[in-house]
Amino acid sequence: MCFACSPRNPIGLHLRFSMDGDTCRTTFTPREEHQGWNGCMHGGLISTLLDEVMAQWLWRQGISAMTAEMTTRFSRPVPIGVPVNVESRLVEHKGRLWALSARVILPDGRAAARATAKFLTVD
Ligand SMILES: CCCCCCCC/C=C\CCCCCCCC(=O)SCCNC(=O)CCNC(=O)[C@H](O)C(C)(C)COP(=O)(O)OP(=O)(O)OC[C@H]1O[C@@H](n2cnc3c(N)ncnc32)[C@H](O)[C@@H]1OP(=O)(O)O
Repeated sequence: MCFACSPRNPIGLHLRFSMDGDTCRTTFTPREEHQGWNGCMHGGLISTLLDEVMAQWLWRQGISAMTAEMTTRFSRPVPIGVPVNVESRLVEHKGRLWALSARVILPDGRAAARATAKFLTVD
């Protein structure tokens, strides 16, 4: 029962994804229970959004892969109650290793967070 995407997880984020050309997208509005710093979404949960949108890019191409490495830059706070768009793209693919990038975008179009990650295909 995935914390990020399962509709049956009672404490999950219930994210839903779609492919838009070469981009995987989701949206999320953080609530009080997702807060870290006062009034802002917890950075670990921002990382969860980024990790999941990249994993889902792969899953939607029929690729089962686990996150092996991830780097996140938090540029701006994500305020509680404000909807954000989250998107990912493939950067590079070599053998079992897939490199992707993702962004969390505020309603004014500015990026609040960016990530790059390496995924490894698993059986
Ligand atoms: C009702 C319907 C239900 C449907 C169900 C649907 C569910 C699915 C839905 C949607 C999917 C999306 C959900 C995903 C959720 C988000 C993603 C996560 O949170 S994943 C969890 C967090 N990640 C881990 O827990 C990984 C823990 N690590 C591992 O398990 C292993 O380390 C693993 C698998 C990553 C690699 O282990 P190895 O044993 O397979 O491979 P090795 O031998 O270590 O590496 C192979 C090669 O890759 C290189 N490599 C490994 N890591 C690297 C790295 N970070 N950078 C560069 N190279 C690396 C190595 O140097 C090696 O290279 P050389 O063959 O020697 O040349």
